[in-house]
Amino acid sequence: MGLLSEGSPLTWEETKKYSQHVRDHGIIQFINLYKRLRDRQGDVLKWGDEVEYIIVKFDDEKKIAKVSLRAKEILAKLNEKEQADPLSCKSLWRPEYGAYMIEGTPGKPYGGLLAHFNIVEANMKLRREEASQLLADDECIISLTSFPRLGCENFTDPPTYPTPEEGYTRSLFFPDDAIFPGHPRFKNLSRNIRQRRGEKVAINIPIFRDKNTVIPVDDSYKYSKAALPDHVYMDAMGFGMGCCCLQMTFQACNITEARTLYDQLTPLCPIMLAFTAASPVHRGFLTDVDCRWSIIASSVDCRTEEERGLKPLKENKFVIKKSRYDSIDSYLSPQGEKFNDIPLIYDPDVYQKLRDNDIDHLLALHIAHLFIRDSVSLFSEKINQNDEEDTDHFENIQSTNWQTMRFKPPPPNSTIGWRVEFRPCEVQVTDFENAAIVCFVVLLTRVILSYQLDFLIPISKVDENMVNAQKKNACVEGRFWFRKDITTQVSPPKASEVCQTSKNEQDICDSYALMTVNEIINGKEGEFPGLIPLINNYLSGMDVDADTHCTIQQYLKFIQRRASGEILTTASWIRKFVVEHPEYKQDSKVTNRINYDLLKTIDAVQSGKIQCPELLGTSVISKTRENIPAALTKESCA
Ligand SMILES: Nc1ncnc2c1ncn2[C@@H]1O[C@H](COP(=O)(O)OP(=O)(O)OP(=O)(O)O)[C@@H](O)[C@H]1O
Ligand SMILES: N[C@@H](CCC(=O)O)C(=O)O
Ligand SMILES: N[C@@H](CS)C(=O)O
Repeated sequence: MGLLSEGSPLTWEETKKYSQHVRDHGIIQFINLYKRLRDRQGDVLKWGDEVEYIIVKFDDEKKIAKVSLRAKEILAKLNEKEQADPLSCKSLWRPEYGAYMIEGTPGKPYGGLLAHFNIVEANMKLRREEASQLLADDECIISLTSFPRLGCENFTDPPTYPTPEEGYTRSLFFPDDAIFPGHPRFKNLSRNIRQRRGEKVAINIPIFRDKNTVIPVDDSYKYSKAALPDHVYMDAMGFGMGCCCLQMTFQACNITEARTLYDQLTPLCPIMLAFTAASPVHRGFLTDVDCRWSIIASSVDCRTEEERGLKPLKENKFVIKKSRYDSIDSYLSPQGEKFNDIPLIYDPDVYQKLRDNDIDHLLALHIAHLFIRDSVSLFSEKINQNDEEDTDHFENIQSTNWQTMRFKPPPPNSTIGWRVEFRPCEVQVTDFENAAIVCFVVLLTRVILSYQLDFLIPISKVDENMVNAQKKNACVEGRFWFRKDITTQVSPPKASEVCQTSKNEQDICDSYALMTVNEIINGKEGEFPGLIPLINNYLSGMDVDADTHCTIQQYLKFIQRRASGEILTTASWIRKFVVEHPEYKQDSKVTNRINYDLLKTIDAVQSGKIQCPELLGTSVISKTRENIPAALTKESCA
């Protein structure tokens, strides 16, 4: 969930008039906060997860599942505890794009104790229970990346209708009434992105071609010239931002450590995207991709034709390679600099202003790159701000650059330090899986920092990996560029080496190879140590109580099994469910009945009513402890 400023949203025409104003003041605000906070030291590891959910309503007679548009009503109740006693509540709830979505986080961030891994899953369960208590008997919440029949006829409860000729989205399929109504941000973003682009967003995802699949897939191409006949066509922000994910935020001890974490986690983004792949079905069709990523990227692609390189630049300043939702384009730490091998588009005036204020080259490039974008959401009350104290204009641009990683400065007047957010993961069906993934990534950050691991590869290779990560069954079949020797830090090039381009290029080329997710996570005898063996090695030197050890080992075993292909990714499991369903006609169509049975099964799996060893492996023991016993509160994790 991004910046939720209060007030009256401006029209696109008005917002556009202020775009330079927002950038100018956003940069001044960043410079001021940087000056205040660059030397901030001594913050400790804190971290938290964010899980997004869909509210589903079942019609058990007709065997139909729909999204229930009750998020606003349910959130109002979920927020009561926080409003009454913000410091002691165990969960926090926020809106998300869909009128059927809610986002939950732990009440307070976790800290550096290994014993905290024992309460992550319990907190996720508690959140699910809290929300579930507010639902009707025929509703449930599911943590599923994409609702399979989003945008199909009659997919909402109560019924709502698309309005192709008017309104915010003008979609053929996705009604404005399915956008969260409780805050103007979401509708406003939808309209402004469409108006800035000059046309509706266009999302085309290749269909999974089965024996009886008919091409054209449907008659979308008759209504829209953007629709490709052999693709599933979608034309609204809701198809992307209406998807759910699992995100994690980490606080670093200072800005340098935050920059290191930002860089080192970057090559892991495509690996974790492939690993968590969970969304093969869109708009009622089985597609040829396993992930949401390219769908969201297109769903908020506000670039004009000029910016997309389709017309010569006249009105706009830059041709821009990616949507504002996509993978990052540059590393931030000195070690990362020589791996920044794609030409970065950045605003030279912004860059110069940052450099004039003593901000180093890499950070200035990063910010000047984010600031090639216009504001797509502005509130009249927020136009004029106190640049010494406010950071809303900076956050305005920052929070609408939805990238794989986010580098987050401390908020004004808070005790919070420099943070990085890890954003690629698709959300999993069960709390067990989500907790396992969260604990795995948190442990990786500890291992990276303790062992000074180096995962850096050229950013162009990370981009290539992002494309491959989304392909069908990439977790098992995909091969990804990964650094071969991760235990030897490459020092930044010496001045004398800078001109020896070919030597540097050769060194860089020799430093990475193609690997499977299994090899990256579990290791390859004699060639690559593997992330889990490194984590285990790290843990062996720690004082871990038996209970925590058991929890962590269960999570790591699960990660190992999924990486090895022994158990399925969520995406593969959903595919299998669909193609094995008696009503499936090998025509790539996910009917109402298939959708209903799939979501009923997902609900039963997440609640433990049915076992699903294909997805979870065997002997999953739920962690239900909500508090850490006093005996275990000894600081034991770096
Ligand atoms: N000091 C902290 N250090 C690390 N993580 C924190 C800290 N405080 C909160 N978090 C975690 O950060 C996550 C999101 O918090 P925050 O409110 O900053 O999100 P946001 O600004 O909405 O994020 P996004 O960047 O996704 O829009 C939660 O998981 C929360 O537990
Ligand atoms: N739901 C979006 C992220 C929304 C956000 O930026 O908070 C996703 O699946 O990536
Ligand atoms: N939830 C995202 C997408 S609308 C945001 O608010 O930035």
